[in-house]
Amino acid sequence: PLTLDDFEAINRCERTLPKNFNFAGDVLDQWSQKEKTGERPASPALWWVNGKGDEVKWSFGELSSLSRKAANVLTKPCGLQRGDRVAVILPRIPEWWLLNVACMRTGLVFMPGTTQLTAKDILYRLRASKAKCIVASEEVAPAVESIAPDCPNLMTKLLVSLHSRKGWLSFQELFQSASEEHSCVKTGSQEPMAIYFTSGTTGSPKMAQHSHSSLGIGYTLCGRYKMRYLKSSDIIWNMSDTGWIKAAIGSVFFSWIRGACVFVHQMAQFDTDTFLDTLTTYPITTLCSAPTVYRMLVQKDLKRYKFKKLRHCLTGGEPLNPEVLEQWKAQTGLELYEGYGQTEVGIICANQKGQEIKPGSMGKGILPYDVQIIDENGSILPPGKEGEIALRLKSTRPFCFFSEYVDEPEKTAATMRGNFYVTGDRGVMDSDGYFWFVGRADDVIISSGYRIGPFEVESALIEHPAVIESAVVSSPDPTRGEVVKAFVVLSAPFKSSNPEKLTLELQDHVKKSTAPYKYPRKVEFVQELPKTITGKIKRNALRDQEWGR
Ligand SMILES: Nc1ncnc2c1ncn2[C@@H]1O[C@H](COP(=O)(O)OP(=O)(O)OP(=O)(O)O)[C@@H](O)[C@H]1O
Repeated sequence: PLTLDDFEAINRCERTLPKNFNFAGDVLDQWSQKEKTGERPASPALWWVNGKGDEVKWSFGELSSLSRKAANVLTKPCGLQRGDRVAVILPRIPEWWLLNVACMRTGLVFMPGTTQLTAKDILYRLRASKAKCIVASEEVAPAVESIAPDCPNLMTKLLVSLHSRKGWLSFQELFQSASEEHSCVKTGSQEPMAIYFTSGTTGSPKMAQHSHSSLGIGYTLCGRYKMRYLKSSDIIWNMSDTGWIKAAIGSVFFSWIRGACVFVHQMAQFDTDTFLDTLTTYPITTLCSAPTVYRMLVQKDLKRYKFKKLRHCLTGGEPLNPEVLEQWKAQTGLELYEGYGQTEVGIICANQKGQEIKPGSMGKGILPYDVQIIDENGSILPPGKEGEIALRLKSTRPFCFFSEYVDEPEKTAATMRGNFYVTGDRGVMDSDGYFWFVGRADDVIISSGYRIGPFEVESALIEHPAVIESAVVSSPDPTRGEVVKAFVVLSAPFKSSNPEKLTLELQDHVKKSTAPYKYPRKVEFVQELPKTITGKIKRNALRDQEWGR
C-alpha cells in the first residue's frame, strides 16, 4: 500500500498519480490496520459532541466497518450505482461522515449542501446535478418534499432521523440490518468523487467537480506545511458547515490522511460561549474557523479563558484583517495562520510552518502550485504590481484541480488565460513572495482613476474601536464616477454616538491609516451586513443596492 511519504511525493508532483485510488480503501482502511498493530495512538478518528451530553467516538476500525454498512444501504435498498450523484443535506452529525466515506467506497458522487438551503436552493441543486438520491435530516425533509415532484431524476429520498416519514427510506432502519461485508470499488484516480457548489457570492453557485485524487491526495502537503505537521496524535476542530468544501478539506482529507482525530461540535448556530467552553474542555490542538468567527471572538475578554491544548489556529475563506490577527495574538498568545483558496482549486496560498507571518498577507504559494500575479494578457507582473491572482498550469493541469464546472464548458474555459488558471481575485505579490489580497475583481472600486481594494479600507476601519466589521463598495457619484462607501456595524459602546461626528472621525482615521484617497466618502451605519450562508460578506448585494440595480 502507498504510504504518507508516497502521497506527499505524488502531491509534490515528483511521482506519478496511481491509476486507481480510493481514499476509503487506500487511506482510511490503512489507518484501521495501523490501529490494530499499535502504530497509531489510541485516539479516535472521529470525536463528535452535541453540547447536550451526547458523544460519539469512532476509531478508524469502527469508521471502516460502519461505513461499509452505510455503503450497503446506498447500493442495495437505495439501488444506487457507481457514478450516480447523491445530494447529502445533513447537519454536523456523525452520519454525514459515514455517508461521505460510504460514497467513496461505492464510487458514488457525493454532493453536500448546508441545511440552511431553502426549497428553491435545493431544487436548483437537484435539477442542475440530476441527482438520483437525496439524503436529508428531518428539518430539511419538508422543503425536499415541496420540490421533489419537479426533479425527474430523483429516485430515492433517504431520511436520517429516529422517526420514519412517508415517502422516505429510513437510513437508521436500513443501517441496522445492513451487512458489514463490502469490497471497496477500485475507483480511478481521476474518476469524479464529489461535486461542490461554490458559495454563490457572485452569482448562481457553480458545480465544481473533484476527483478521488484531487481531494484524496491533493491535501497531503497542506497538512504538512499549513498545519505544522499535523500528526496522528492531533485533534483538529474545523468549524466549517458540512455543506462547503472546507468541511471536506479540514474534517476529512487533510486530517485523516495524516491519521489525526477530527473533532466535531454539532453547534446549530455559532455561539461564542459554547465555542470558548469547548476549547477549554476538550484537548483540541488545532482550530480552523472563518475570519468572521475570530472577529466576533476578539470582542470578548479572551485572557479569561485557558484553552486546554490549543497550539495552532487557522483561518481562510475571506480576508483576515491584520487588526484581528494582532488582537487574537495579544489575547491568546497564539498566531493565526491564514490560507487562501477556492472550491475549484483548494488551498493555494498559506502562512506556512517556519515562515514569518506578515499581518494582512495570505502567505506564500503552497506546493505544488505556482501562484503568480498576471495582467489581462496573461503576462506575469513583477512584485509590487497589482493584477489577477493566477496559477500556472505548466504542461498539464495539476491533478489537485477541480475537473470542470459540470455541464458548463464555457465557464470552465473562461477560467483559463494562456497558461494560467485565473482566480477572479486581485492581489499583489511582494518581493519576498507573499501574496496580498486586494479584492474580488468585481469588488475593486475605481474612483477618479484610482483603483481601490475594499479589503484595505475595511482593515483600516476595523482598527477603530467603534467598528466590529464593515463592507466597502462603490457608490455612484456625479463628478468622480464612483466613490468609496462603507457600511459599518458598530460595537456596543458606540451604538448611540452622533452619526455625523462618528462619520468624520472614521473618515479621519482611514485617511491617517492608509493613503488618504481611499477614505470612504460615504458612510452608513447598519445593524448587520448581508452574508452568504457561509458567512461571507455579500459586497455585490450592497453594490447593486447603491447603483439601484
Ligand atoms: N484568505 C482569503 N483572503 C481573501 N479572500 C479569500 C480568502 N480565502 C478565500 N477568499 C475568497 O473566497 C473565494 C473562494 O470562495 P468559494 O470557493 O467559496 O466561492 P465564492 O467565490 O465565494 O462563490 P462564487 O464563485 O459562487 O461566487 C476566493 O476566490 C476569494 O475571493
